[in-house]
Amino acid sequence: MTKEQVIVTAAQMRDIEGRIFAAGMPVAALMEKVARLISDRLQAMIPQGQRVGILVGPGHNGCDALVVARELHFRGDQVWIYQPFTKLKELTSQHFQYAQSLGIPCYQKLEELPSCDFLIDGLFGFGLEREITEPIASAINHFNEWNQPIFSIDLPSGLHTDTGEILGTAIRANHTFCLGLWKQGLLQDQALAHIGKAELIDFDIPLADIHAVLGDVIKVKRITAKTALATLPLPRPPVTHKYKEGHLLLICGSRRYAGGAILTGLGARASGVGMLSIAVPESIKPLLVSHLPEALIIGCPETETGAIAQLQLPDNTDLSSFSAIACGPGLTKDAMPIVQQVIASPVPLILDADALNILAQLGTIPTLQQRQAATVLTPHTGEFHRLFPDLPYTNRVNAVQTSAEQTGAVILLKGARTAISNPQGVVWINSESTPALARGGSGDVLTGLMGGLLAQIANQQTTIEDVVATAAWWHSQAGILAAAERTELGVDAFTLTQYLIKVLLVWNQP
Ligand SMILES: NC(=O)C1=CN([C@@H]2O[C@H](COP(=O)(O)OP(=O)(O)OC[C@H]3O[C@@H](n4cnc5c(N)ncnc54)[C@H](O)[C@@H]3O)[C@@H](O)[C@H]2O)[C@H](O)CC1
Ligand SMILES: [K+]
Repeated sequence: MTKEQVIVTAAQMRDIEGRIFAAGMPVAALMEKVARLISDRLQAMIPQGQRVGILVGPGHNGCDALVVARELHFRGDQVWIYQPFTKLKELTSQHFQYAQSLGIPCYQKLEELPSCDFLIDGLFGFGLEREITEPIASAINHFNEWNQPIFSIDLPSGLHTDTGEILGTAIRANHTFCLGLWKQGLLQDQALAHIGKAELIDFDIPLADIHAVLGDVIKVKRITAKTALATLPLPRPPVTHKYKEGHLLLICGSRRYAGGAILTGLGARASGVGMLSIAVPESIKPLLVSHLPEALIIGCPETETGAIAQLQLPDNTDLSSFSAIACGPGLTKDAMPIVQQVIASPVPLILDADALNILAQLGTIPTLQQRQAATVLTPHTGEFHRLFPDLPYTNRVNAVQTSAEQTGAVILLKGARTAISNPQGVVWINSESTPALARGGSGDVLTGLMGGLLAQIANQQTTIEDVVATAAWWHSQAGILAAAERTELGVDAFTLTQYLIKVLLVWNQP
């Protein structure tokens, strides 16, 4: 476990901090250390001699900002301070007094503020406990309208540390220096528009203190390149054969949605899976053969509407002969019997798209209770609400945890920051992605990719949730790479499939 992986709530951060202080670290010394690290980063990013406005709050977030103000002042920047509060915490008050003694201009009223080139936001950190009210709310809105870049200390002031909710109003930062450990709120979709580029400032929190507060099993963690790459089935053993590298059955497509089946197949192809079988309605079989010549395309009898009516597997094959099944993209809701059939099979199973809508109709929790093997559900927000209509959703991390605990499935809740939970409530968050992936067909690619990985890894020690997290990371990295080369508008789902292997080449370089 690395500190980059850990995600904490405000209460957990406070407990960790409390242990450090109880062990003898003076509060003021830690403050100096943290703020010096922030100053060093700022000095690397802001040219010397700039006009810098520092927004100072009543607590230790404000204290961090005051130390930064002092450091920037001494290196020759033109610093001013906005501090509109009447009551400050003691250490904050001392630093404020010292800043004044240095002749740094300090203002209480918005109207008096001079212009500046950069703003540093130290109004509130993880101590924000209620909605921001006037006059601070108006001040924040005002700063958001300035065109100067804003650097937020710990988190943009106004964001709830755990849920990422906006408490009244919140700073819209261009850059956020998250202190010590990643705060959960910074990895929630609703906060993203306020965070800008986020960076962790490591100030040497001892691992022992992290474990003492969070336990041996870290319950909420970030997916990192290192953990994702470690789960890939690379390198292959020197002696192997195609069936040893997994046999994936995809069940997807309809006359109406043939493209979804192709994209799912291309996602699976990129996974390197040993054998790929794709069950589709008979009428689209030739199309699939032409796009995926290496796959075994199984043409199935179809309904009048062009959905798969019945799975017709080749002789001597039944569902249990596959290493994994992925079912759903492009199926339409007319394929209910097929979904029931795969749910009854003893094979690791991914359900996506229409299979999720069908599962919701069947009744999510009682239906999944029949499952003997592992199940993965990959809903987006709309599908999640249909599957779990009674679950509160303000905190996506809690929502995904509860859904996994209730169903015994691994749940991947799609979003700008996709969250994955296993049935024990351990959550992985994919912390890097791109809005370029918000496009039809992108989810189909993920399902195929994940299915192919699951099939290859099904018999190994790796857990299902590690495979799901790895697929999510790989998929979004392909989006990031494609967007870097082709812009965020250039990442259609087919193009995305072409970038999957490139991700491995980029990350495997020495
Ligand atoms: N994590 C660490 O180990 C370190 C954290 N540091 C910094 O300290 C802040 C947290 O400091 P704290 O004093 O606990 O809280 P805040 O600065 O966020 O502010 C709390 C302050 O504000 C009052 N308050 C709360 N809500 C409101 C509101 N809506 N309106 C007005 N006032 C409000 C509250 O009563 C308190 O007085 C952390 O984020 C880091 O930036 C240090 O760097 C040391 C290491
Ligand atoms: K802040």
